[in-house]
Amino acid sequence: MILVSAKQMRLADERTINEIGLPGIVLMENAARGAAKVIVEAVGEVEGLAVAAFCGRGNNGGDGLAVLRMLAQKGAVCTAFLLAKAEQLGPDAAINLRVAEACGVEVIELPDEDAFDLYAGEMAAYDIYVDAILGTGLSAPVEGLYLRAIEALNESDAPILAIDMPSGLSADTGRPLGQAVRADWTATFGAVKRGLLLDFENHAGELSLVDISIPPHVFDELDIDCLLLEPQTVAALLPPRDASAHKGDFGHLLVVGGAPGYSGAPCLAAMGGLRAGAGLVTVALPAGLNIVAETKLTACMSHPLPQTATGALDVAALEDARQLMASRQALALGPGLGRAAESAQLAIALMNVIEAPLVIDADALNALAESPEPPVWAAEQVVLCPHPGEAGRLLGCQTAEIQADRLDAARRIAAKYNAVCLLKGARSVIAAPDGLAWVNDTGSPLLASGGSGDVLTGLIGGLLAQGSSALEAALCGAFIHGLAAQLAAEEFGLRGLAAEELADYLPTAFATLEAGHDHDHHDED
Ligand SMILES: NC(=O)C1=CN([C@@H]2O[C@H](COP(=O)(O)OP(=O)(O)OC[C@H]3O[C@@H](n4cnc5c(N)ncnc54)[C@H](O)[C@@H]3O)[C@@H](O)[C@H]2O)[C@H](O)CC1
Ligand SMILES: [K+]
Repeated sequence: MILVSAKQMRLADERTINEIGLPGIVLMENAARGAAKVIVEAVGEVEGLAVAAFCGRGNNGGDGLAVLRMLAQKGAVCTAFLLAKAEQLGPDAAINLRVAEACGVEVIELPDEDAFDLYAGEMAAYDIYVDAILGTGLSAPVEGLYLRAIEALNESDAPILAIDMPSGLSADTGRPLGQAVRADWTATFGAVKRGLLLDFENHAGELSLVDISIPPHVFDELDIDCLLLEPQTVAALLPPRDASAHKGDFGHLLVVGGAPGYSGAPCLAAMGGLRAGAGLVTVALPAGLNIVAETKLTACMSHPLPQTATGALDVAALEDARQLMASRQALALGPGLGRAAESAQLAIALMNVIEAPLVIDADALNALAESPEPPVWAAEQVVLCPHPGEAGRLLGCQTAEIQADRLDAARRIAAKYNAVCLLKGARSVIAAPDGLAWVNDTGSPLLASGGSGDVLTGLIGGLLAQGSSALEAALCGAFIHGLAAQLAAEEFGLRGLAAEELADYLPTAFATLEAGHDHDHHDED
């Protein structure tokens, strides 16, 4: 499914109206009908319910007026708080103002904060609110009257339907500009705005896409560069599992990492690789920790590497690691690597000599960020898996800047390092060096625990070992990792899952996805 920017949506609206000739008022009527349906389906009977809309002065407000009129026709008692003077409204909204009033909607003009304050006391008395203040026209942090209305909505206990966008939420970044409405439902029109998926704080609530009769070819003509990662896409990218295969067919992953106190991370990555279906996995870590890996792991092999006096990986391990890679198909570099200078040197040296696909994570990413010259990699060879803090170091900016526009951050990292970037966090973003990006909406708060990132790194490494490209491995890894957490949450609830248990859910996640896809496949027959 495509995810559009505000600009792309406006372009689609304009082309539909001006080139195809479908009047804006028709689009607005379709939008309102779809939005009203969301409320009726959510609450059932609206007869007698008190419904209030906060309406801005643009077309978003026009939508809200039309929604109220439709609910009034179903017996709801509707009040529109118009945050403007009637004469300020554009033509389509003005039509819906007149029609709403003619159909029994009470319209109260609140053009400024003083007028708003006069009604503030009465605004808590409604059963349902419609947020029609701002949509894709949002262009600056909300303040003044609009901010007061957004605050009033967020202070109310009644459910809120957001029209097109939760007001105050950027359609492009999914971040609030000042403050944003926290809605129970959002009815978005024509196409899903990317901000609705990038919004890792989920202001939108339950999201519905409403068809407003924009012809599909209008969207085809947009330069779409952002997609929602969907099951059928991932299922089609999974490495094949031929029944007659033997372990050598599924590749051999090498994990290089570990440092005193961080022996778990490379072992978790190894389990992730194994659970991803790699035929063989070897963990190479400081010699002093080898016995730990031997003890923790059964099906994975381990290999002791030269270490420094403090027990961290030494740059002298380069030759061993290169020899190990001669008979392995992918490298997972960085889990538990630690911050020793020698280990960072080793990581950079490996990045410069390895020709096999590799996934880079954790302190190997920090080493990369500090390296003066980014290594030169083949296209489609490398996956970087930064969390927002590591992403900030890779771009030389604060974490807050990363989180302010996660799509842009992932794209900038992918372009700077000529690698696929999987920016972790709720609603992870996968960006390719050419700028094409996906938003992944599988996952669970369970993932916010130490080690789940190591499992993801191993999962991606395991897919690379089976022949997936960097982009395929990042897309499948992100989706399956989140799906595994969702499956675990069905048993665990939302806290307390240990990362090693997450790895155990990976095969079920693969099976669930493949079963779902096979089902779809039969549907297609
Ligand atoms: N024909 C169409 O384009 C359709 C649009 N639909 C709905 O219309 C909105 C987009 O409407 P638009 O008038 O362009 O903008 P908004 O209503 O979102 O915003 C109104 C107005 O507010 C000003 N503004 C921007 N930021 C701020 C701010 N921080 N504080 C105060 N005022 C602000 C700005 O000038 C805007 O123009 C779209 O979301 C849909 O809901 C129809 O649904 C379909 C057809
Ligand atoms: K809105």
